[in-house]
Amino acid sequence: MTTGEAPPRQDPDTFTASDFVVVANRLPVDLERLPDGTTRWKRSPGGLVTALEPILRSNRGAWVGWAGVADADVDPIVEDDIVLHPVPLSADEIADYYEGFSNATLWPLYHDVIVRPEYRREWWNSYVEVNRRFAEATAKASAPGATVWIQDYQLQLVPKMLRMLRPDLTIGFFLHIPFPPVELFMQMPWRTEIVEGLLGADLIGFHLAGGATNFLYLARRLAGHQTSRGTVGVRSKLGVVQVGFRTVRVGAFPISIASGALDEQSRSRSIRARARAIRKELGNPAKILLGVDRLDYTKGIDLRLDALRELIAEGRVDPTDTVMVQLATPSRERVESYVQMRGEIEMVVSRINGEYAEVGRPVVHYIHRPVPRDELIAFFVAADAMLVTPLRDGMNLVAKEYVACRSDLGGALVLSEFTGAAEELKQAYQCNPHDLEDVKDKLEAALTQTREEGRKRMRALRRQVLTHDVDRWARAFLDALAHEGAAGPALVAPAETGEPN
Ligand SMILES: Nc1nc2c(ncn2[C@@H]2O[C@H](COP(=O)(O)OP(=O)(O)O)[C@@H](O)[C@H]2O)c(=O)[nH]1
Ligand SMILES: O=P(O)(O)OC[C@H]1O[C@H](O[C@H]2O[C@H](CO)[C@@H](O)[C@H](O)[C@H]2O)[C@H](O)[C@@H](O)[C@@H]1O
Repeated sequence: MTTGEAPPRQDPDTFTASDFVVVANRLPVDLERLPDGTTRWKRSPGGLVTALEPILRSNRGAWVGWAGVADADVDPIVEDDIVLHPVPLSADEIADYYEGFSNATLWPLYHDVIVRPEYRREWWNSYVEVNRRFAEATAKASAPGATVWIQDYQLQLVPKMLRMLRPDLTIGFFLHIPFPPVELFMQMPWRTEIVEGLLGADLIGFHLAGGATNFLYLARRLAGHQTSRGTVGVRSKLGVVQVGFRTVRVGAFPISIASGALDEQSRSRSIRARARAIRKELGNPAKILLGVDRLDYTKGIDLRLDALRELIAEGRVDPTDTVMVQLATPSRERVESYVQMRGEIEMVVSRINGEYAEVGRPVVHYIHRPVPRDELIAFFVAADAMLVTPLRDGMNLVAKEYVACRSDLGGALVLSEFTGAAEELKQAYQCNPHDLEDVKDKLEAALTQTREEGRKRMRALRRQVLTHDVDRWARAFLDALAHEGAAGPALVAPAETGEPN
């Protein structure tokens, strides 16, 4: 999506309602207010935008979402063939709905309680209110009988609210983060409301079959509906929940990237030249390690730095010949747990450099700002080992992007078992991020692999990523959504609830 100056106001009546509407907390671009009072659009952070933007562009649909700043009173605009419908949020709503309930309650609860979730009633009230506003904006943006695809944990009440406003719509919902184990979900004071909110959709998608199975159990236990019982497959064997006369289907659809386009981009002469220049600028080290993440406590940035520090201390990695680059996009900077984690990470970076760097030759290069897309691709091409070590991650598109960029079959991927991507990328150096010795061993193995071993692994990884791209993800989900009245598996009554798989 192109970014630049905010376009002049347009008459909102010039926008007709759309047949295909994506609804997400954020628009694919954020409005940025500059010190001189002018505004411009810049690309929004995160994998959700990376994945959905190309699909919406090719479908000429509409996108309903927040413009990323408080009180932005912006009329709908057209950007790259997508009609953008901004939903305004006040400063209080950003604090309570976005930073509060979405990112200090749901985010830690759904990511294994790595940080303790806070349950505050005023945050919940704001979440309900903002979800209602999104539902109303979507009802307005959707043509009769349109297909609406609601995204992610910030908007779990929208399916039910939208169905009440517009029963004519076909409604899909996709969760981009993990759906938690039942025992953790049961902490949520508003657990039944959330399950019922999601059940307003015709199809509910998760990255992994485990999340879908957990949800089916909760639909029986909390909402008292009949559901199917057998295991849910990947892009197949959907689960079924009977909600009155409606049948809601539940499935696993692992998201991916536009891998073909990225593969092609990464082969370009300019990217290759930039990758060589990066190596030179880093002092031509024997090995370049790379981390690319939003600065989030789920991503395990601290533990990969700890692993590197210990490997150097034990003489297993040579700090005079090894360089690590950590690109960390700022994220949710007013949420307390993020402030704290940033301090901790920056301390480890300083400690490693304090102990092992020479003047003009840092061991860890740490960039706390987003880098341009082309530059990021050049880093992927240059890196000898990519470190993806989250404690929990819904998917992790960075892992797939690295693989797509390695048509030379070079490089090595160190990948946490606790990412969605680990279910598909079996030939990575998979590690348990809770076991520092394991992370160290896998990092060392990635750095010392033979050329043949590396090529064999990368070839297999590329086969997976190139054949399972984001179009396949979207097609699988949207085909299942369109497939009215499919014969589902046999239903089980709520009274027969057992433990989830
Ligand atoms: N252009 C650019 N993209 C970035 C940067 N850092 C991360 N990204 C992209 O943001 C997305 C992150 O997605 P993912 O790994 O799924 O994690 P998420 O942040 O939790 O959604 C990927 O498409 C990355 O390439 C950056 O500095 N610049
Ligand atoms: O909008 P933010 O609060 O700045 O956060 C950015 C996005 O982060 C999350 O991304 C997730 O989606 C990816 C694509 O499915 C997936 O690979 C990753 O594991 C998830 O963490 C979040 O879910 C999005 O809603 C945010 O926009």
